[in-house]
Amino acid sequence: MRNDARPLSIEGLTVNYGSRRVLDSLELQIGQGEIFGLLGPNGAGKTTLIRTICGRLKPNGGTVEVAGTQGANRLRHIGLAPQELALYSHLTVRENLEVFGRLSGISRHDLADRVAWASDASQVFERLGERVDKLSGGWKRRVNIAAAILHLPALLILDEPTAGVDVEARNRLHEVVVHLSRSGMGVLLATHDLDQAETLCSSVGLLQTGKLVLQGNPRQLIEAAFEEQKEVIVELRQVPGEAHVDWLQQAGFSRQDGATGWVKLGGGAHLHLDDLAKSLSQAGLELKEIRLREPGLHSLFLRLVRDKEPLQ
Ligand SMILES: Nc1ncnc2c1ncn2[C@@H]1O[C@H](COP(=O)(O)OP(=O)(O)OP(=O)(O)O)[C@@H](O)[C@H]1O
Repeated sequence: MRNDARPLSIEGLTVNYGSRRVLDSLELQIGQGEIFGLLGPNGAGKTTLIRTICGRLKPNGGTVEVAGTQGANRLRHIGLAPQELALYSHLTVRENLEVFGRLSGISRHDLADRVAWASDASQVFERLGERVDKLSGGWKRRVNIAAAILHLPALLILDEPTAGVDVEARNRLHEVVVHLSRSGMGVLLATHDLDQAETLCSSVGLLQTGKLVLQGNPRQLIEAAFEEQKEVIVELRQVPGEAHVDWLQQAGFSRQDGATGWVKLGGGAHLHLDDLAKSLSQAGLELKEIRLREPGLHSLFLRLVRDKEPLQ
């Protein structure tokens, strides 16, 4: 591996399933220390892309280069933490890491040091002696990452690393990912969690019709799309009936999380929340809260995939 080589460089990648094209001349570069958020609705091709990078699918065209190497050689520079936990549940954390370390070719001489380093970097050091099946989901996910980085990969691939974990565990995972990226590792993070992508990723790309559209720094993409505009967030006291849903949609609102949360892109400084609150009340809608919020990735991608399956 060249020291200055990019962790990931993909050019013209095309993958078909039979006659169906899932990835279409896709381009993607991930630099050292970069955390790239791979986004896309269900079925967009995220797993297909990860499987192709990891050599499990042969592309129909294009090249995948990891840390300056192609073909089977590239695989030793990749660390994969799959969505389905790949751990031996009846073994301790240390035993798991030792098994994975040996499988990835680390010598007996180096193994103890690597296990210490990976468990420290993944914040699982204090649980090295515990059986994996005794750990909560968040801890297991971090052990999964520790197992993926033992061989010091240039590229770490995380597939939905925070699926099903609580806020505290999610925050610790974020700390781990940032820490690893600061050591120079490139990170490819496949996620449905757009808030996570916005806070954690230095760049993101939305996989749509086989290509990565809207690639760039999340903050810059949002600013370019919305400029000064804000979002109006409305929280209702009750779940609205059909007539009220029609009213809200006519007024430009779309559903947010849950049945009582609604959101709409508002004008800039001219927007008067009091007037809007009055109209909602006149329409018979009881307000719990109305406020302005900066638009986020959610708003941006909603525009693009509005008619398709939602991202969250
Ligand atoms: N082995 C396969 N043979 C044929 N079609 C497949 C195969 N695997 C996936 N597909 C199809 O290819 C498309 C992309 O699937 P993929 O699993 O890569 O999407 P994804 O973005 O990972 O979705 P999700 O977010 O649900 O995991 C889907 O339409 C899927 O049905």
